[in-house]
Amino acid sequence: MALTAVIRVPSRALLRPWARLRDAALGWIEPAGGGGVEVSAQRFASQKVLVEPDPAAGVAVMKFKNPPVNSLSLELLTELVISLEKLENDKTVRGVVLTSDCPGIFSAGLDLTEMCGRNPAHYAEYWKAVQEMWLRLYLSNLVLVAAINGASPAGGCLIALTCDYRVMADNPKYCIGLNETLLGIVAPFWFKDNLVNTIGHRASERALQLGLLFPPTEALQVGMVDKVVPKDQVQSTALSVLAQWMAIPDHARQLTKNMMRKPTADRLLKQRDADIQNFVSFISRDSIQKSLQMYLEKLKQKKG
Ligand SMILES: CCCC/C=C/CC(=O)SCCNC(=O)CCNC(=O)[C@H](O)C(C)(C)COP(=O)(O)OP(=O)(O)OC[C@H]1O[C@@H](n2cnc3c(N)ncnc32)[C@H](O)[C@@H]1OP(=O)(O)O
Repeated sequence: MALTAVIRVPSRALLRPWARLRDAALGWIEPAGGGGVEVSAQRFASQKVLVEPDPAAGVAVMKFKNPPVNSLSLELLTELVISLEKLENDKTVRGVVLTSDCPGIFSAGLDLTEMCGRNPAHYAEYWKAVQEMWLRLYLSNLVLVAAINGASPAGGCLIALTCDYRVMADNPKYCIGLNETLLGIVAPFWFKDNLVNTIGHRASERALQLGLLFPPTEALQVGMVDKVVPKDQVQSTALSVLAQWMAIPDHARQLTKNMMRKPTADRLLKQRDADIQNFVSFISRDSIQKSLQMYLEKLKQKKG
């Protein structure tokens, strides 16, 4: 699918790793010698995030495609944010279904290889991208519905939690939750805030301390998802829900969403740099690096 749009990119932005990655992901080309330049984005289907727009219905389906487990690499996060921004700027789109192109996995969460054995500058860049993804999704003016068609631990669960509604496949093997403590790490306060806003304080306290991963029926009971349906109906149900939410006038729904969510997002916005510093010093500790490496090893050994 080809879509041409002219986007103004300040050339200094092209020097930043984040911007370089974004431009590579979207196939933007800077003309020779360019200062502030106009470039053409000709591919909407990037490598890690597939976007299927349906302008007649005013919706799009966004599919994560980072096999084998849709781990949230820096590249995927970057493409996700850019794809969302493009959809938000597209006046024909009012709602988006977020789902996975990888069978049986919605997303395995943050990419452990981005948080292991790298240098502090990399950790800082990665965490900034994680923050950016959460802020953009959580505050999006679009109606977002998660079609959870597979396992959704940690960062995968976080993506689902940013949505306005969650539909999950009824396979008991698929689990969802913020399981950070099982890895010996701690969910940041904004992960926690998002969970508390969704399932309440007491349920969050239990789920977070124990690192609970809920199968679909339990996730429904605790309020982590809103509907459980057979696997082959997840996307169609999500699209029906989207249509219901889109029946509400945008301005009223958007102002209400913002009123409900802005105080939570502001807590992070007020201390983004400090949150990055906290992450970098926490993740750089030898003990945390060891825990993560052991966890990765365990995942690999599971196969053998
Ligand atoms: C202050 C710090 C706060 C930081 C916050 C962190 C939040 C996070 O999101 S941390 C990440 C937490 N994620 C998990 O605990 C999920 C781990 N993965 C799994 O449980 C399983 O992989 C799965 C249930 C998602 C899928 O199981 P399946 O049997 O289908 O596949 P596997 O054989 O386990 O995995 C295939 C392949 O993928 C690698 N991998 C799995 N998860 C991750 C990941 N999150 N990051 C990077 N790589 C991952 C796994 O090691 C396998 O690799 P190999 O093929 O090389 O063996």
